[in-house]
Amino acid sequence: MILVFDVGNTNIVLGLYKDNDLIESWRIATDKDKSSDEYGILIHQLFQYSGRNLEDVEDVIMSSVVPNIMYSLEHSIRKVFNIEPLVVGPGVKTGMDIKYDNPKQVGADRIVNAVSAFEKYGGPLIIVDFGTATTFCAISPKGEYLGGTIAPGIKISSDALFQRAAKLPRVELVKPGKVICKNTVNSMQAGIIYGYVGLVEYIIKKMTRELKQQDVKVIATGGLSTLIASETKHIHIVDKTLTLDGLKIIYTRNKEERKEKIATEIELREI
Ligand SMILES: Nc1ncnc2c1ncn2[C@@H]1O[C@H](COP(=O)(O)OP(=O)(O)OP(=O)(O)O)[C@@H](O)[C@H]1O
Ligand SMILES: CC(C)(CO)[C@@H](O)C(=O)NCCC(=O)O
Ligand SMILES: [K+]
Repeated sequence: MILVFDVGNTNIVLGLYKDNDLIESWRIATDKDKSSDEYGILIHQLFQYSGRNLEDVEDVIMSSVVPNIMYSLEHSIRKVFNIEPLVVGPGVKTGMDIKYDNPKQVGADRIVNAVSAFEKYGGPLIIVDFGTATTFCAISPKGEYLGGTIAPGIKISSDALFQRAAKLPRVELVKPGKVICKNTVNSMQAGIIYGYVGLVEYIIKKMTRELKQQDVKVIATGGLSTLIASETKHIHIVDKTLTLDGLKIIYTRNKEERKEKIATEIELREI
């Protein structure tokens, strides 16, 4: 089995793959103050809680957009599994040509999503990830990463509204059904959710025009993707496991080279 980690600014999502099937997934809060032992305990507990064996994990791959958490997290993996995790970054084969001014600057989560979506659905594509930030990525028909857009996430936007205005409360993110609202909570829900639908539709339309392609597929992922996708015809597919599946795909692309490298290291150690 292969264990994958998607380290985001709000959550770390773990997925356990048996061959190509995602058989477990877990979500824990991203906490830069947790030590490697605390992460180790959490991993132990998640496996125990789902009746899984740590010994079944053959290898670990991770991608992260939170650099300062990686020291503890990688160390916890070494301790729990005695495995040096494969971390998506320079030197890892993704099979994707990154057309960014500085390819190292693109968030690893965006690349993982792009690899996954191109493999699963083919190009041309727009990927929308509703996480801490909402990212939009454009992929060409032949699978090049062309770049995209980063907008403040839905939760960040709604938090800012209640933190900055004395009479505005924290609201649940549910649709009020209309925009002529008769109370504060509904008015805020309408502004956040329908306002966000407008943001999403406008970026998708503009990105589709810039792509100059017919039949652009629009794929959404992330916790709040269903909330927005149910309100617009511009999102064609919601794929909640897009990032985890991308990590598994990238792992497979690097598997042989990795096994050779580990074998050489063991040989060298034995000399
Ligand atoms: N149903 C919901 N109601 C309110 N907030 C939610 C809901 N689902 C997710 N969120 C919040 O929305 C934000 C984005 O969540 P999501 O799970 O998509 O991304 P994430 O994995 O936490 O993001 P990242 O990858 O950046 O860490 C988070 O702050 C999350 O707590
Ligand atoms: C935009 C986020 C925060 C989304 O998780 C992440 O992809 C990131 O930190 N990206 C780096 C900047 C960039 O992608 O251009
Ligand atoms: K995410």
